[in-house]
Amino acid sequence: MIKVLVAGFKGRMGTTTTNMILENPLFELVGVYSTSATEKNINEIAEYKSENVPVFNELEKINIKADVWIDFTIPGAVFENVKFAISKHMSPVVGTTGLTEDNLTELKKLSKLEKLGGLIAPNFGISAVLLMQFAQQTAKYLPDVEIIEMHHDKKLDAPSGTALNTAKLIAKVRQPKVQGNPNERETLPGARGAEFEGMRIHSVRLPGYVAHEQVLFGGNGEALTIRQDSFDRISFMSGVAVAVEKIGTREELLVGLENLL
Ligand SMILES: NC(=O)C1=CN([C@@H]2O[C@H](COP(=O)(O)OP(=O)(O)OC[C@H]3O[C@@H](n4cnc5c(N)ncnc54)[C@H](OP(=O)(O)O)[C@@H]3O)[C@@H](O)[C@H]2O)C=CC1
Ligand SMILES: O=C(O)C1=N[C@H](C(=O)O)C[C@H](O)C1
Repeated sequence: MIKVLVAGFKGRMGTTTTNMILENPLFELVGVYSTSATEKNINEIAEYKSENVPVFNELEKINIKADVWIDFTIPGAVFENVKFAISKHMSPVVGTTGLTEDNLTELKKLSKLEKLGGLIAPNFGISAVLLMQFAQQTAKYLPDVEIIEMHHDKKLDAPSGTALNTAKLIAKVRQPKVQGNPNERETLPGARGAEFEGMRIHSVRLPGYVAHEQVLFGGNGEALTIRQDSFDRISFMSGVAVAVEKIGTREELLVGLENLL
């Protein structure tokens, strides 16, 4: 069985992930972590009263060994968490957004030194992985593109990690270009959205939404819109399960679930 620790276990993704790990016969939940947790064992929480899993609320106090560290915490904590996991030879499987390019470079270096597999996935949903691939392919032929991402109103970061990754993948296959009228002027600041290498990214936050993205391409007299929707956080779980299962066979830190599919 693959031993798993879930960081951020009380959050929206952490709860869904904890339940998935407990239900999957290939996995064993050996620890959970949340800085705000007051319990010592997960069985103090009504829904887990038949389980026996230690709860940690400080990194330095984590004294168990897991094969895999799953991270669904917050942008401000993920870098330190993943460094800690790698230093303890636990393979990171990370969904938390907010890691910078410099963070990724350092984490890749540390993983290489440890000869440890790991995965950072901007999105674990197969529909989002496919959307990013289709968008990259489309941008070769239709380089004028705008991205609209739509999320629940509790989300901390904007734009979403998925939107940023979509823009990065598109930027790899097209020349940077200014879109829209070169003389355009925002009469209300922010009206044209955030800018990444000439692409505009718009972030919508609304209650009732989970995670959604549209990539809009415009050409001469034609347009193509690619859209994906995660209506439920269960949509991310098969991707997380694949990552937990396969990451032990790797010896480097990968970015993007497509590397394991
Ligand atoms: N890659 C993917 O497919 C997906 C990625 N995400 C990303 O995952 C992250 C989590 O999202 P979501 O579950 O909605 O967020 P939540 O705010 O619901 O959960 C975050 C959890 O992390 C806990 N936490 C805060 N600081 C720390 C810390 N230093 N160490 C451990 N735990 C900590 C919080 O506890 P408390 O609030 O008590 O401080 C909270 O329970 C976000 O970055 C989001 O963008 C989300 C969905 C899919
Ligand atoms: O915060 C979320 O909910 C999500 N975060 C990730 C992101 O920022 O792209 C993945 C997914 O969009 C859900």
